[in-house]
Amino acid sequence: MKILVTEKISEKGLKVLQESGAKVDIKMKPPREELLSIIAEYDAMVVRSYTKVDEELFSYAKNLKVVGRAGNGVDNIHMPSATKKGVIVVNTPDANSVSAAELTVGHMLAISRKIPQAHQAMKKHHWDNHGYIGTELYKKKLGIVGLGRIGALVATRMQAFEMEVSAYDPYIADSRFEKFGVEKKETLEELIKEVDFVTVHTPKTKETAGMIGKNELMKAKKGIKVINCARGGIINEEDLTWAIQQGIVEAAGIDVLKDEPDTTSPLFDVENVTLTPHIGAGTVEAQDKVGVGVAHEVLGALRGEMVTNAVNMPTLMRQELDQVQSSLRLGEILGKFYYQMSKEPVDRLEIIYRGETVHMETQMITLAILKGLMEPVVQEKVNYVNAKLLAKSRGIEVIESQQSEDDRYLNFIQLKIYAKDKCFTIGGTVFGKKELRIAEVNGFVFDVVPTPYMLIAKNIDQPGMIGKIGTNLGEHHINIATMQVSRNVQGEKAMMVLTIDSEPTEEDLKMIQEVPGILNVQLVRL
Ligand SMILES: NC(=O)c1ccc[n+]([C@@H]2O[C@H](COP(=O)([O-])OP(=O)(O)OC[C@H]3O[C@@H](n4cnc5c(N)ncnc54)[C@H](O)[C@@H]3O)[C@@H](O)[C@H]2O)c1
Ligand SMILES: O=C(O)[C@H](O)COP(=O)(O)O
Repeated sequence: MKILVTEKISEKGLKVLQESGAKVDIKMKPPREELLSIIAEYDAMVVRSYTKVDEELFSYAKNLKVVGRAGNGVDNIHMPSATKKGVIVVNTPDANSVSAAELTVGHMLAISRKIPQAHQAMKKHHWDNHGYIGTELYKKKLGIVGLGRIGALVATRMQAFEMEVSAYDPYIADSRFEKFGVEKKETLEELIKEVDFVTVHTPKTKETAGMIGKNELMKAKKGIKVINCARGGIINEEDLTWAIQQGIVEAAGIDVLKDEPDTTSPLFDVENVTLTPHIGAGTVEAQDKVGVGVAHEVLGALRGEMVTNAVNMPTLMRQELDQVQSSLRLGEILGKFYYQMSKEPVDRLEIIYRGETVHMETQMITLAILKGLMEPVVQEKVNYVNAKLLAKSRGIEVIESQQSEDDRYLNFIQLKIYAKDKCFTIGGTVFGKKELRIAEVNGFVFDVVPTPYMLIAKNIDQPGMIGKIGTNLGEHHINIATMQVSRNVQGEKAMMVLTIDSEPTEEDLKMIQEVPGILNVQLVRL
């Protein structure tokens, strides 16, 4: 395994990567051309916010399986390309939140008390203890845009200063506002027109880019102070410069700029703006957590484990993962049967979860089923990241339903796969913690332990069929491990499921197919 690290991560994080046995190459911020020319060699890459992992880079990254973002924001990674290529993107969303929140507090204090201006004068050996009149935070109104991880940390910290905190975040439940004792504002305008400080803590998205510009600032309370420690461009830099020059905004504390690295933004030349070069995550604690965290996530993803912070697929908590592991294996196995038994393109897949399974993270089991279904028929590598997209691109409609009980089993997963006017069904269950069973195929009931090679034969229900198949396989030196026969009506069609110890050849299958009374036989590899 080869891992490329293109930005600085902590020694502790590097150590975790190196001790895994992977070959770790560190190339700090390599020139774009060099990066494009070497990326095909790597299975994983670790980046921060500088490296542009865009569509073009993905087109060169033939072996890439994982992109690890040592940090939070993933706006430098082109997620649709990653998902299409089945590349897992992992990050460390919590690891630097406290540091980013503390820097926000730092900027608020700095601009309220003019600390940077006073410091600059002192460095010029100039003493003026009357010139830097600031304002207190005490009893002032603070407006937070985005009450997520960092927004909430900022809220609780500023409540200790006895600020009155309100927030605008249309995507979270009222209970979160109540939990943090924050007043909810229905619109950005409602927030900005009455607060003394506004601080943004949203991701940068199509919706949030430029969300605070001239229009919003014109409605702001005169003398408002503005902080951005989230992402450059959420507040329009030209418009903010204008608002400061107009005296609408009294001061701003800015950690992030739209085009980083940047030394030319108009904000550089405005008196009351305090700037830092994107150092929100720049603490020993954050970097250790981020570095070690991303290293474990990248290695886990490379080993094919379910990771906790995958950005482009649903994630599971550790305890959920243990519980769901066997059902994931079962789901993938059930999915593998269809295209090995039928060539008819699938129109619709119905997944019915019954019994205990409904309490699990079924979204993830559905991905496992789709992975199993698509693997035998697509050229691309299929994984949990791109399985859904691949199914969609083939026009497969996926419908999930849940029933709290099953007549026979404590837990049951059934697939109904519709192709033209036919419907193929298969179902299975997990006994205990990890004993998988195929329990039904096309309405025939079984209790089969899935194994790497299985023969599914349809036959006429008549005497001698089991003997004939057994003799035939024996003559071809294929050992039968288990054999089960199921029928619904005596004398009509029956089904046999055989688990065998070695893979039969096409010729072997043809001979079995020719046994009188055998209607068809199919090999399923799991
Ligand atoms: N300066 C730094 O070094 C640094 C460090 C860490 C994180 N960050 C950045 O801080 C920001 C916040 O990170 P987080 O971990 O708190 O994210 P988060 O996902 O936990 O929270 C973001 C919140 O923004 C809300 N939101 C989304 N769109 C919105 C909109 N249009 N209007 C109002 N609210 C909206 C979401 O509902 C969510 O509650 C991100 O941009 C992240 O990249 C910067
Ligand atoms: O999103 C983040 O984690 C922060 O903005 C930090 O970015 P950085 O890792 O480039 O410092």
